[in-house]
Amino acid sequence: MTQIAFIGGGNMATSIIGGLIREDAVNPDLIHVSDPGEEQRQRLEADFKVHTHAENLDAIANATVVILAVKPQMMKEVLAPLAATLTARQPLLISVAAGISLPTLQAWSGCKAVVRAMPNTPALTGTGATGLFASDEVSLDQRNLADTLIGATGIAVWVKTEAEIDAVTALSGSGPAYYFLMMESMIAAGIKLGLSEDTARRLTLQTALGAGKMASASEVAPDELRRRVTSPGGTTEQAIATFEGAHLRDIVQAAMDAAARRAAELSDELGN
Ligand SMILES: NC(=O)c1ccc[n+]([C@@H]2O[C@H](COP(=O)([O-])OP(=O)(O)OC[C@H]3O[C@@H](n4cnc5c(N)ncnc54)[C@H](O)[C@@H]3O)[C@@H](O)[C@H]2O)c1
Ligand code: PRO
Repeated sequence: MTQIAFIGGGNMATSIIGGLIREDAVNPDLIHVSDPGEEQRQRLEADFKVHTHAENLDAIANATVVILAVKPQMMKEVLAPLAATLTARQPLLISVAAGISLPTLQAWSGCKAVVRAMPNTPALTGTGATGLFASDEVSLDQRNLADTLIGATGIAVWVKTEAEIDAVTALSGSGPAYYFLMMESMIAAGIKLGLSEDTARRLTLQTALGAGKMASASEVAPDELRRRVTSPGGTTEQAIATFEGAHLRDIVQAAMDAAARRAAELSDELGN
């Protein structure tokens, strides 16, 4: 039986735990979460019936998989008191932290088998998208275990180089926030056009859901799906021309470049 420890029980850990339990992928009795926040621990226990601990060492005591879900800036100080135990027990270590490299994680933890995972919060609903990269020391069984665990929260995609994890971070790690910003903007614009807030919100969210589901289910690429909405001389054409005129594609590229750059900066700032 694989016991899983989460170090840090915040937003991302909650999303993964929620996804694992929702999909019946792991018995909650096998999940141990440590977090200094009492409120956080009570919420996790109430929502998911997992074991919680104030002390990180208590969470990892019998774990074969340890998932690091603290802020990158906390990672070094979180791992220091755990390193002796981790070095002795050699669990599979999975870090979801942006920007902390595999060699740094290995040096700070003493673990050889380390997977970097870059998930996203829709994991909570089983619709997560995660990029994965493993150290050479990760065995095939451990790789399959990481794949099965993370795959239960949505899709899991192995990338070929560690550098690609920064690109994944900029794309799908941060990506839900881009769509939420678009939703916020559409709700606000709908209200300005005369809709009630409730109507603008409900129509916006259902449109986002519908577009996402349709694009996922379709054999047809998003550009063609867009064209099918855009009648010549019609309304959508005006909106799309406005987006293109404001160089939306360049804005998206610049935004994702900035996110990827920040991931690399974090690695430089924190990785020693
Ligand atoms: N939120 C996202 O969308 C997202 C997506 C991908 C990756 N990540 C990564 O996940 C990690 C966590 O991000 P988050 O958004 O969940 O942050 P968060 O602040 O919601 O969660 C971090 C948790 O760590 C806890 N914590 C603080 N000190 C601790 C300690 N000494 N020991 C154990 N736990 C401690 C905090 O109480 C908090 O609950 C980050 O490294 C981030 O890069 C986040
Ligand atoms: N949230 C984390 C951040 O903003 C990592 C990807 C999503 O740094």
